[in-house]
Amino acid sequence: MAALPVDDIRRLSDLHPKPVDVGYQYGTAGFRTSGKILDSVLFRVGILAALRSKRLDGKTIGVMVTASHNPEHDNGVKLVDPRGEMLESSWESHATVLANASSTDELISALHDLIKIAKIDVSKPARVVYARDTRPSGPTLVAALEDGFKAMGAETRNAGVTTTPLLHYLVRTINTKGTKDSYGDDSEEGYYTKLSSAFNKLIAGRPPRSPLVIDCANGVGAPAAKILSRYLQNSLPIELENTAIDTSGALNNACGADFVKVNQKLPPSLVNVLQPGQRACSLDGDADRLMYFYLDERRQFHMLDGDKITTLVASFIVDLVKVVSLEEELRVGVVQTAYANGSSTKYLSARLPVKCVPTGVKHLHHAAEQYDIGVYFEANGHGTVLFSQPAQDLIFSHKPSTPAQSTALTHLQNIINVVNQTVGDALSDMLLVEAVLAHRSYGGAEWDSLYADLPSRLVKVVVSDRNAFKTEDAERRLVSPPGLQAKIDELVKKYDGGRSFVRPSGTEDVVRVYAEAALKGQADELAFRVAGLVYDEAGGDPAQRPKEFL
Ligand SMILES: CC(=O)N[C@H]1[C@@H](OP(=O)(O)O)O[C@H](CO)[C@@H](O)[C@@H]1O
Ligand SMILES: [Mg+2]
Repeated sequence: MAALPVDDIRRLSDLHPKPVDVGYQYGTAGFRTSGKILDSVLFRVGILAALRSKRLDGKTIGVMVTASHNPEHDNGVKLVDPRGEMLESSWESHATVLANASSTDELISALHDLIKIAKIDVSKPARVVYARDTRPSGPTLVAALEDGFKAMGAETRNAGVTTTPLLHYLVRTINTKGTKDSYGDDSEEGYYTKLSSAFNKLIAGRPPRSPLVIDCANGVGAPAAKILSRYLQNSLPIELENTAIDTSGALNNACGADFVKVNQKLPPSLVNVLQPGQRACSLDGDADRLMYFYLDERRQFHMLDGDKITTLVASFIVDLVKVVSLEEELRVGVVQTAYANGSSTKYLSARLPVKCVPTGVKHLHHAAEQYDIGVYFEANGHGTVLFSQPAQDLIFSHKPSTPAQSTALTHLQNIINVVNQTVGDALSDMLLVEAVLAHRSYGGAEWDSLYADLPSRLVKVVVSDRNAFKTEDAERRLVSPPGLQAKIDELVKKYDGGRSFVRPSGTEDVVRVYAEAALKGQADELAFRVAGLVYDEAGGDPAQRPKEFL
C-alpha cells in the first residue's frame, strides 16, 4: 500500500500554520468563521477532500468556499460528497480533528490515524472540483486549499467563482457522466441549459410573465442570475438588484434572503424599486436560499418564505399526481423543521404526510429521501424537491390514458429537470415557483392567501457555553439545562396560539429562541421572555443583559 506523501505535506503545511488558541468545528455548514483565521483550515480541507476521494475509489469530491449569508468578513468551507450531497457525517469529526491539529507533526500523525480508521488506500486516485463565492478573502483561501490538493497530488478542477448549488450540480454530473444515472452535462452551460429548457417547457403556452425583481444580495447570485437570464430570454423577464459584487462591505448587507427572513421587511435598496403587486425574491450570498415577497396596494410588505414555497410546490405536485392517478405509487411528503410556521404545518398536515426533523439541510434531505417525492424547505428558504429513482422511472415510462394525463406527466418530467435535486438552489427553486405561479395564475397575494402565517420572532442569546443546551423531539424541547423546559412551557401557556423553543445554533456561537403567537406583539413578548429565561439560566452577566429581554 502506498504511503502518505509526508514530505510534500510537511513542506506545504509549514506554510499554513494553525493559529494558536483557535478551535475549529465542522458544523452544519462546514467550517465557518472569520476569513482571517481560516488559512490552515483550508489547507487541511484540501488534504481531507483528496483522502475522501481516495476512500471512494477516486470519485470526485466537491469543495465550496463560502460563508453563505454571513457577513462579508466571514468565510467558510464545506465538502460535497459524490452524489452532490453533504459530506457523510462520520467524516465531519475527521475534519474537525485535522483542523485542530496544533502543528505539522500533529497533523501528519492525525492523517495516519485517519487512514487507518477510515481504511483509506492512499494509492487510489484523488479527484476534486472546487469553487468559491465572491468574498474578498476567497482567492487567498482557495490558494491554501490548492496547496492541500498539491500536497496530496490530487487531480483538480477549478470551477471558479460560482454558486454553491452549481458546485453540487457539477459534483453529481461529473460522477454520473456516461452512466445511466447521468444527471446532465458537467459544465456551467449544462446546468443553465437543463434548468432553463425545463422551465421553458413548463410554461409553454402560458401568458407572458410580468417582470420579477431579484435581490442578489450583492453576491455570486448576481452573475449567476445574469447568465440564467440570457438562457431564459423572454420566458421570464427579470430585474436584477443588489448586484455590486465588487463593492466592499456590500455582500448580504441590508439585503439578501437572510436579511428579509430575520427582519421580515423589504431590503431598503428596493423601496424605490418594487411596485405594489410586483413579485420579488431575495437570494443569499451563495444563492442556495430563496425568499419571495411583495408589497400590497398599501405598500405593506408580505413575506413568502420557505414554508410558503413548500405549500405552493407540494400542492401543485400532488394535483399533478392525482391527474395521472398515481397516488399510490407516488407518495408526496413534506419535511420541515421546528422553525416552520405553525400555520404552514397545520395547512400541510391536513393534506399530506409532514415530518419534523432537526435543523440543517442534511436532516431534511435524508428525511425527504424516504418519500417517493419529498418536498423540503427550511423556513429560511433553503430547500428542494427529491424524486426517488423508482418515482422518476415511473414518471418517465408511465403510459397516459388521456390528454390531461399526458400533459400532467410531461409537467412532472419537466419539474424533475427544473429542480436541482442535489441541494437547495435559489435559482432553480425560483424557476419552479415561477412555473407554478404561472400555472395557477397566482400573483404574490393569491399565493400568500393559501394560509395566514402566525406572527413569529427569532432572537439570539449570547451565552458562555451553548453546548450546555441539549434538545430532543427534533429540537422542539430542551432536556438540558434541567428544569428550563418546564419554565418555557409555563410561559407559552399564557399566550394564545403560543409556541416557543430553544436550541443551540450549529453555525454561530449563540442559542436561538423562536416564538410564535396569534398576535405580533405577543410573539415578540414571548420570544423576549424566553430569551430572558435562557440568559439568566446560562448565568449571563446581569449588567450586560440585553434591555429588550423580559
Ligand atoms: C434558524 C436558522 O435559520 N438556522 C439556520 C442556521 O443554522 P443554526 O444551527 O440555527 O445556526 O444555518 C444553517 C446553515 O445555513 C441552516 O440550515 C439553518 O436553518
Ligand atoms: Mg447559503
